[in-house]
Amino acid sequence: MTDPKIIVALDYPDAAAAQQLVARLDPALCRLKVGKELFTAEGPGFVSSLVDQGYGVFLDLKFHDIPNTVAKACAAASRLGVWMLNVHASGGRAMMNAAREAVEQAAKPPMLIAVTVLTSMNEATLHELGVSSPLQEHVLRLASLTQACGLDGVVCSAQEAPLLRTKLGQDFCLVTPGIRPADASLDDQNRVLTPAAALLQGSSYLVIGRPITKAADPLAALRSITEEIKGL
Ligand SMILES: O=c1ccn([C@@H]2O[C@H](COP(=O)(O)O)[C@@H](O)[C@H]2O)c(=O)[nH]1
Repeated sequence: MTDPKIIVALDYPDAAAAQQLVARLDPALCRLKVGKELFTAEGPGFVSSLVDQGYGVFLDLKFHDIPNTVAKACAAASRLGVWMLNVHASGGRAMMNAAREAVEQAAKPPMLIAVTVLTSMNEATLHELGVSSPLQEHVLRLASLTQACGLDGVVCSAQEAPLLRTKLGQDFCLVTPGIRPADASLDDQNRVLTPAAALLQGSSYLVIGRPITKAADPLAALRSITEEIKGL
């Protein structure tokens, strides 16, 4: 069984637009991520249809609420047969424990990870929120708490991967958005690395959206990234 490292972010307004790309992809080549835009437009039915088409699906809804609400949301998400789902680490210990317990009770438990600091943020945006520690220190604090709660890994930038690998070990899953091929636009991302650099720094999986979905030929863009990371 293959373990594709690329997770394509299906940030589309509706199922028809997403399915146009999905129909040309291959579950052996990539996994798929459904986030807030597509899920809000299409709901769980489209997620199930991607699972039925053989794809590993990362349901990226970043749950962040009181423990009971998050646990119930995680239980419902687990019933969709997704490969991975996530919460915000800043929801805290009780919330993450409740999420993990809910997922563990699923017939086929998905991987459960927690968002540390969004890749669109930098030191300045964190300080504006009252976080005075350096960004990497804050990411490590949230990732350590996530690991202590028994989750499988975190969402972070690949720039933090070396630190997290050293402190949290090789088995902790590091899912990294903010991936940009060398010539690509940064868009709203702040902490970025190229696909090859991200894997070399210790990323487990690369989340890639616009560099593929907005490319003139999305399949060619995915193939070129796949080529760049071959053997890494
Ligand atoms: O910290 C985070 C957490 C999630 N994301 C999501 O990943 C993709 C990235 O898309 P690009 O088009 O490659 O920038 C998007 O769906 C985000 O919601 C993230 O970017 N950063």
